[in-house]
Order: sequence, then structure tokens, then C-alpha cells
Amino acid sequence: MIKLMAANWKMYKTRPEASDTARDLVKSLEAMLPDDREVLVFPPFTALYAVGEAFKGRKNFSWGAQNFYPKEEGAYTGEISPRMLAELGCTYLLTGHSERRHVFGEGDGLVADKTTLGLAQGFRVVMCIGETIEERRGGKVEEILKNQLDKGLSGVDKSLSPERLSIAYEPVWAIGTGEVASLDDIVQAHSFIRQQLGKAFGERGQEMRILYGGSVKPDNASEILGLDNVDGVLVGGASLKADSFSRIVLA
Ligand SMILES: O=C(CO)COP(=O)(O)O
Repeated sequence: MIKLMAANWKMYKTRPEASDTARDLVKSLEAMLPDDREVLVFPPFTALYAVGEAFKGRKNFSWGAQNFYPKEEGAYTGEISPRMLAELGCTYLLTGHSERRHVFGEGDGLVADKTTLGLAQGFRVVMCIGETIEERRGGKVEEILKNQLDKGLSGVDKSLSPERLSIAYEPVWAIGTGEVASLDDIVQAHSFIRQQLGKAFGERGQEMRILYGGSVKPDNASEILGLDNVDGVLVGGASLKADSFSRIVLA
């Protein structure tokens, strides 16, 4: 399985800043990227074209959008549709990120619509799930993950080819806090997610990638990537500098 090494740049970087970082990533990684690693960057909308210019035509370099509205077009002021993103050459979409859920109030219904439409329009989708600290303390991790998976994937075509859908496990309390989930916590959550994907997609569920996200850094990436059922990482803060993200990609 090709490990997916994903950078979520969130609301950071102007177009020239993004362009420089993307070019630096190509410079430091292209010659050394193992065949079983794929670099994926989610820049802000305004920098998608610039990142595409730096990455296009390069093997295992991909780019995608952090957000979109699940309609083809229409009177949705301020929104961007998958069609508009396809035109920028990007192939990935992110759904269900905890900042979308918690800062912008996106519920499981919207996450499901986005995941379903994104896939139906031919994109690869990375759907994020994860529990809050209260839910973890209340012993509800598996219940929350199952619920987010069941609802988020409810409309997805079950004969989907496995490389089209990835799940990112991002415990909310580990995002941007410097607090990483313990290796045991990660193994347990990922094995539970694998089981659920198997129930939903059969054999294909074994080949879907499950990423870990939450305070991944150059010095913890290698041990996290070595765990069972960890098929990549989704990195926020430590992906903003080309040097730091390159070290993670090669970890
Ligand atoms: O939200 C994240 C990636 O989507 C994780 O962010 P940090 O790596 O900054 O914790």
C-alpha cells in the first residue's frame, strides 16, 4: 500500500508563500521519494493553482482542497464546488475535519453529503473522524468513531475502488496541542476503524488507507508510521515548513 503523507496547511500561506513551499518540497523530495510514499498537500483555495503548478506531472505528488460545498453549482454565496476544483487539477478533497465540525458547525449529515458527492465526482476523499477529550474520558471512543463512520459513509458507493477513500483518525484533543495520542491509543483506534471498513466495504476495506493526524512531527513520525494499520499521516503545524514536512515524508 502506498503511504499517504498529507499536509493540511489550514488558513496559512499566501499564494507566493505556498508556491515557494511547494517548490521546496519538490526540490527536497522528488529525487528521494520512495515508490511507496505519496505526497499530498491541502493548501488554501487561493493557493491551489500555485501548488498545482509546482506539483503537476510529478509522480506521487498530489494536491487537494480543504473544503467545498456539495452541489454542482447554484446560489450558494461564498462557496466552491467540486467542479471548480477539478478544473484546478486537484484530485483530493478533505471532509469531516474537526475544525470544520467544531468551528463551523458541520454535522455528520453535511460531512456525508460532501463525502458522497466528492467521490461521485471522481475525487479521492480523505474523511476525518475523531473523538473529543470528554468523549475519550467517557469511554466513548469506539462509539463516536463508529457513528462518524456509519453516518459519513452512508451514501458512499460500496463498490468504490479502495484508493479513492481514506480515513484520517484525528483525535480532537491531539490537534495543534503538541499532545500526541499514545501508540497504543493509535493502534486501538486504527484497528477498530479497519474492522468497520471491512464491515462496510468487505475486502476493499482492507486496502483503504487509514491516516493518523494530531501533532505529528519529524521526531515522532517514524514510530507512528511503523504501527499496524497506519497507512499515512495528516500533518498540520509541522507541514508548514518544507524542511520539517520533508523529514516527515521520508521518516
Ligand atoms: O489538524 C491536523 C491535520 O489536519 C493536525 O494538526 P497538527 O499537526 O497541527 O496537530
